[in-house]
Amino acid sequence: MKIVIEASVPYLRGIAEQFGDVEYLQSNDFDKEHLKDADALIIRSITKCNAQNLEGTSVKLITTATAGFDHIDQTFCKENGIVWKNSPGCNADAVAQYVASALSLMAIRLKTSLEGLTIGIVGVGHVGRRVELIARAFGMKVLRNDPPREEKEGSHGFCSIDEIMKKSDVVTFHTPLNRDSKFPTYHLINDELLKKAQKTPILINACRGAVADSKALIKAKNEGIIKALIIDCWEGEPDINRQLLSLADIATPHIAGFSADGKCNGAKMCLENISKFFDIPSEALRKMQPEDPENPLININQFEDNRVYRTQLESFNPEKIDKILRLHPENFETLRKTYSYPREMKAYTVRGASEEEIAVLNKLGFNAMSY
Ligand SMILES: NC(=O)c1ccc[n+]([C@@H]2O[C@H](COP(=O)([O-])OP(=O)(O)OC[C@H]3O[C@@H](n4cnc5c(N)ncnc54)[C@H](O)[C@@H]3O)[C@@H](O)[C@H]2O)c1
Ligand SMILES: O=C(O)[C@H](O)[C@H](O)COP(=O)(O)O
Repeated sequence: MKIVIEASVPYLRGIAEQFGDVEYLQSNDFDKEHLKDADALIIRSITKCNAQNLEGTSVKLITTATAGFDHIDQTFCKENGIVWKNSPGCNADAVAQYVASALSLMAIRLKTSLEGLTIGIVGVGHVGRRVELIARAFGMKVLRNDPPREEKEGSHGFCSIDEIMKKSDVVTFHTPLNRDSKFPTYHLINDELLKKAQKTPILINACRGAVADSKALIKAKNEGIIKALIIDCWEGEPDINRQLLSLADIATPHIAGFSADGKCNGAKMCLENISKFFDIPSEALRKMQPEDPENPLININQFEDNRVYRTQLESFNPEKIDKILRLHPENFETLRKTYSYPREMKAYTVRGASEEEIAVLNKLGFNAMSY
């Protein structure tokens, strides 16, 4: 059994070899020649899988270490009996951490509190649900828009995207990218939608670049319809729009899901899929664990003000990678490949917190205590 693995998917070396013969390839090398005798592929979002590289190969299973799956040609796979699997929820907590840190940073910069602000969440799946939890931890009011869920579950707890635009101080998008579903998301964020914003919101795109029309974002920011732009996902990655980059208040190279925990989960889910599909024992997976953080203790008393926000930023602060991306946007993909994955909040113990702070920090996922 031959498994071809995208070389930059971490946590697999030494483990995947217990499941079959393994070849590691760069995404660009996933071509017909290299895949002709492969049985299973472990891929990333930058590894396109379609007729161009799959036709005539022996690939039976494609498993991607990502939540998104818009890089897989689902029609081709269906027509050719190739099974594909994504890794639902693998990095949902990582994206929630990204949103929590980005909002903490904006709260400090804008000298405001998040408490009492309204956040509109568009797409309330694995990620959106986690974002809701962190927003509620900060004392924010939550509006939720998810037409596919509303259709199945009824309208209770959901609202229209227009209501979100009208009432929200923060609007954050967590939908898949698709063009031909019943509720398509390609350019969901467009001129028409942005014009409906009434509270000059902060807008976050950490789902897929093409969910937003870059030109519309640029226009809305220039016209002051949007207060701040937090952009992790860009149209046309890795060749991103430089004007949008300069207008973004927080700009990151598609790393919102890149926690060590999320990467490890994604890799594990891929091997679990291979294990189930080819009926291979999976004990080896127990060894896959993210590394402990360098310093797992955070003393909140080191901070004079904004103690909860600054604690959140200790777990992950987007400012560092933001600065590097602005200096070298041409290195977009290299920055992603060489990124050092932070641990999520659950890997940190916070000491010296007040009762009120403990309540918020524990809801954010930290292990907080007073001593
Ligand atoms: N930036 C990153 O690193 C990163 C990390 C993880 C996921 N993502 C992206 O975020 C997306 C969502 O991830 P997830 O794990 O929550 O997926 P998910 O499938 O669990 O949830 C997506 C939700 O969006 C809803 N939805 C679909 N179309 C919609 C529409 N037109 N309007 C509103 N809601 C709609 C779905 O009903 C679903 O509830 C992924 O598909 C991926 O593209 C990005
Ligand atoms: O869809 C996802 O899970 C995310 O966008 C993910 O973080 C992409 O990561 P990559 O495949 O580029 O490593």
